[in-house]
Amino acid sequence: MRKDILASVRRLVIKIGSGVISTDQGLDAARIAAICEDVDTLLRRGYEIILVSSGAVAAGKKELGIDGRPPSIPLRQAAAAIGQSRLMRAYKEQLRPRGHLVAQVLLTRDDLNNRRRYLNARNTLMTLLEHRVIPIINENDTVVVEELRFGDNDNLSAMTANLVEANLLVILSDVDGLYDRDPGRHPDARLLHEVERITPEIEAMAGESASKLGTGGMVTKLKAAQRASLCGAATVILNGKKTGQLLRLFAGEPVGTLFRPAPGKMAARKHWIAFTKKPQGSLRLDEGAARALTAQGKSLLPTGIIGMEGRFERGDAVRICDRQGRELARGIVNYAHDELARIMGRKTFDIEAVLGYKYGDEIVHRDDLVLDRDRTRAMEESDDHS
Ligand SMILES: Nc1ncnc2c1ncn2[C@@H]1O[C@H](COP(=O)(O)OP(=O)(O)O)[C@@H](O)[C@H]1O
Ligand SMILES: N[C@@H](CCC(=O)OP(=O)(O)O)C(=O)O
Repeated sequence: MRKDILASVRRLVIKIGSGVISTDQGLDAARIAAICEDVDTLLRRGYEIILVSSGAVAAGKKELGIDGRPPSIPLRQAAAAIGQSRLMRAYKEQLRPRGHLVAQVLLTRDDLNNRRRYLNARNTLMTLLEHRVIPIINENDTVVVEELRFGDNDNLSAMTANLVEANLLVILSDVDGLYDRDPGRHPDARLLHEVERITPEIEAMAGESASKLGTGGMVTKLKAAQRASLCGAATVILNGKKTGQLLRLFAGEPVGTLFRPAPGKMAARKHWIAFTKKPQGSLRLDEGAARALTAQGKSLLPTGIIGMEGRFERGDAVRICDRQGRELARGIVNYAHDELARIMGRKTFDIEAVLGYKYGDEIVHRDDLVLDRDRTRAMEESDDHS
């Protein structure tokens, strides 16, 4: 199975954690060199590679006299501003002599929230790949406001895998993979080689980060693997501190933990609605409308809407809930909150009479709707970032 999955990979996203490529003293040039050597080998074999690299904060914080994690957001942003150019230079110094160009791509959650900017980012990445340039992505830490952060690069790497429709997400961390318990605290913890599905039992194994540099620990890596799996990509967590792991993976050796892709791949646009776009409000439905959506695959019409919250605009994402407030789906609304306030509960033929115009009969078209059962339980719990 592992061999079959790897044999079908053409395009992969490699996420590199801060703990892998930095020490307390800043960037670890030797480690970056070792990873770039493997990346070079894979590129020569014809793979397309997108890097998502952390390490800007770790690379810049020493200049500000910071030991451990930056104590405030402005200091973290300042450290990232100093460190990001160093991070890029470190990759360039390794990859340029091997004949590869690199390109810096800094993203915020807001960039991917907006469908036009999302598609624009996608076009840029695709153009870079066509020209055999290696995109190196990081969160734009310097400008991003707290509410609009991806939060961690594990999450960003999963969104990138969806953005470029990669077949594989490799997460390089400072551990050999997912253990049945946090190996930092339990020396007898056992490594899992393959995970078919991320069940609550698997989630219970993941702990937070123990390091001064990492964000999220295994918890965010499992969420990333879950998200990647829904867009048809496998995920492998590998130890990036050990030399040659990427090549050993592609040689079919049982390194790291492999998470299989989900059988029913979600279309990239639906994945974006479900996980990338941030909901701006919520709608509450009566039982008939809830059934029409969840059991009959219908679009949402104004008649079954009994309540709403939030100041959403036409084109924003909303949570769609039942009478009790349980989330049933997410979708893109065709009407703004003030328009919907006037037409909810009414028949579709009333829309034009009330508003004087109409954009369509549907408040949310079924093509713009993702049912919650298609997201997983784990996803529902990961809404800290969505
Ligand atoms: N079940 C587990 N298996 C492996 N690592 C775990 C587990 N639970 C918690 N961890 C911690 O997660 C850390 C990796 O995450 P993190 O420090 O955020 O790294 P990165 O910088 O690569 O994102 C490990 O070093 C380990 O301390
Ligand atoms: N954008 C930040 C990295 C944030 C992050 O997710 O770090 P990590 O858990 O090490 O992948 C930086 O470049 O320092």
